[in-house]
Amino acid sequence: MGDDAVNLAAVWVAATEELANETLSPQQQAWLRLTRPLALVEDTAFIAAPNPFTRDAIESRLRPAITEALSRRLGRTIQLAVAVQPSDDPDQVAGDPGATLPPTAPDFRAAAPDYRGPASDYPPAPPDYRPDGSDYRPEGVEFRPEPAEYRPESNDFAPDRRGYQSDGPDYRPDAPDYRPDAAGYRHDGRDYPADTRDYRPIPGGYRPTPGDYPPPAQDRTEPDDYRRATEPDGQLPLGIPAPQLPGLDIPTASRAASPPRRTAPTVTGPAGAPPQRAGDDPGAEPVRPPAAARPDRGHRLGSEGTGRGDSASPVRPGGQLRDYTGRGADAVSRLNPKYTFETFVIGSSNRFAHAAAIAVAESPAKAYNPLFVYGGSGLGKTHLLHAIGHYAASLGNARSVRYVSTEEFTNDFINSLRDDKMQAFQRRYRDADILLIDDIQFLERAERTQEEFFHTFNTLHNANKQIVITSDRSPKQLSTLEDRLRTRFEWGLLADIQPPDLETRIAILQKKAAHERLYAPLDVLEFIASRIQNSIRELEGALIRVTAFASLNRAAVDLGLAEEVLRDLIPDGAGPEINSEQIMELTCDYFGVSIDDLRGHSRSRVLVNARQVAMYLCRELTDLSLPRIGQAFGGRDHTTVMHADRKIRRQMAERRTLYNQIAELTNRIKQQEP
Ligand SMILES: Nc1ncnc2c1ncn2[C@@H]1O[C@H](COP(=O)(O)OP(=O)(O)OP(=O)(O)O)[C@@H](O)[C@H]1O
Repeated sequence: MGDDAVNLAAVWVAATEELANETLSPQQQAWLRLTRPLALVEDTAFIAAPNPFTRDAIESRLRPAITEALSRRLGRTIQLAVAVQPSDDPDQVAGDPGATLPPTAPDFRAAAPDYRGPASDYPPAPPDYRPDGSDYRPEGVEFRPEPAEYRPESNDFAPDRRGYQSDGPDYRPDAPDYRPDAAGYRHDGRDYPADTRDYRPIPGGYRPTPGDYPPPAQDRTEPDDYRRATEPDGQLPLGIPAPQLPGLDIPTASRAASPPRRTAPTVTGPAGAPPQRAGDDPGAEPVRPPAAARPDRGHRLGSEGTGRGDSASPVRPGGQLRDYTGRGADAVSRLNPKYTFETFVIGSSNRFAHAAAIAVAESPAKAYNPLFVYGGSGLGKTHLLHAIGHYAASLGNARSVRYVSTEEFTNDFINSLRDDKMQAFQRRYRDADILLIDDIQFLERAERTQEEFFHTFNTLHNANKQIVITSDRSPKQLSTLEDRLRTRFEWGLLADIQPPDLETRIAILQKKAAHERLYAPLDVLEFIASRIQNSIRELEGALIRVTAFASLNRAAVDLGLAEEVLRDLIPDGAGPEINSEQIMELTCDYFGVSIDDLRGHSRSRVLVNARQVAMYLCRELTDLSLPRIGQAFGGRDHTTVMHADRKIRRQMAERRTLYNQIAELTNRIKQQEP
């Protein structure tokens, strides 16, 4: 042990004691107790966690507190890398659960289908769980257990359908196309070369260890280009050389590090789509859900509703609905086809929530029920919700998946009461195998709807149906919600999403650019990502503005241009909060129209343009949901707002005047005095 390691051991004890006394919850303390310090290399402290679950918990919840405490004690900024190293102490994973599991952790053991005896006191693996290959694959020996075989001695029980993820070839016991030989994999009719052995044709995407680039398929994803570009020859992303630490798998450890982490986030790629998803076949016929699966006609929001984030684009004949034929997906009708696990970029800020979401889609009502995902606006909660629906449906795990925003639920309830159609209402929500309900914070203001939701929740839960809820706050902070609801929300698993770190923001921009076919070089993406930190929606908006400006001026997208476009943008979070009234007032002022006109129904060109611009700005600059923006504009339907938002985004790259109007208005709005 070098000086630094000795140093770390002493500092670690002091720092963790201090944390335990001051700030940590019992659950967090328990997680901390499961870790041990390994070494200090330059400014990075390496610690070991006994399993990926603990690693993820440390990374997503405890990192800032730990790095702060260590930095304070060592007098310089310390980063943290968490490696998974199963402990030699059997009790750590298989012994007294009280001593090893976080005391307040949700009781996985009772609920998990994979619970088998004492050693599985170990929580069922989130889907990312990859026991260290050395545990159970002795060199050169191919270990091929029966599907889901449980081997108590190795602690690497992997309950998910994918079987084991080792550092070697991906063992997938139930995959017929597994070929553990040098010829690589055959999957979905395609051959993947041996050197892509880490390729996992599942939503977890690629493993960012060096050399695990995706197969040379046509759908290789951009974020891997990023990794390639920034990770030459042992360089970790952003050009920082990897430290060498004897006995520690640096790629693994560094992969676990997070901000200001030097690793590229794990990035899902289109090639990592769930197997056999017919929707990926361009020739596949889009499926129109049977009428019974569609909401009744006449419900204002229920008919083709959505919450936020374009979250449930209506199904249109010939639309992009994925084909889940024969996979029990007749009711995925309201899911946005763009919001899947493949298009979701994973970083430490959302890894925990992502893992929980996959677990829920793979084992509805068995892993965590309810799953409660919370976090700030524009951080991907709606995206995850839809992704659960798609993935569960593609696996055939749910006959019916119902996505609904809380506002739609409320409106649907009110309309059903008024029209005396409560039975149909109850059937709609209580017959779902998976109910995905977005933005539950809006239930706070609606007492009767709370009551109705309470019964819906109970019915579903009692019938072993999965419920997934999102909110901008944790259940505890939903202070005006009835206690009985809040406590129910805490029955399952709480997973928060934090603002993404820089690397994740860059990867998201890359994915978005690739998806929308927008060209922007890496330095431009890095620049945009460094300017906008708190909302992915705003991040995407900035990319669209930069590329639109370049297209209008027939100029190349480069750093100078990006700086010019974003010059006047105040970094997000720095300015005063913006609301819809301010946007509407300033827009009226700019176009010389009145607020009544803006809210009214005139279809004159000037008014339609002003209205759509104002709606777009509300969408981009505030946290308001589509229905709420619709309300601000004289009670318009959320689909009108969605249409305006899309239209302005599209036309900005084609109409210079429009681009200028938006740029000018944004400046005025952002620079307004509070
Ligand atoms: N990790 C991610 N990877 C790729 N895209 C993401 C990610 N997180 C968010 N996005 C994108 O950012 C946008 C906003 O996300 P989303 O609507 O899911 O946020 P939200 O948390 O539900 O926000 P709100 O609370 O305002 O409804 C969407 O276009 C979504 O696809």
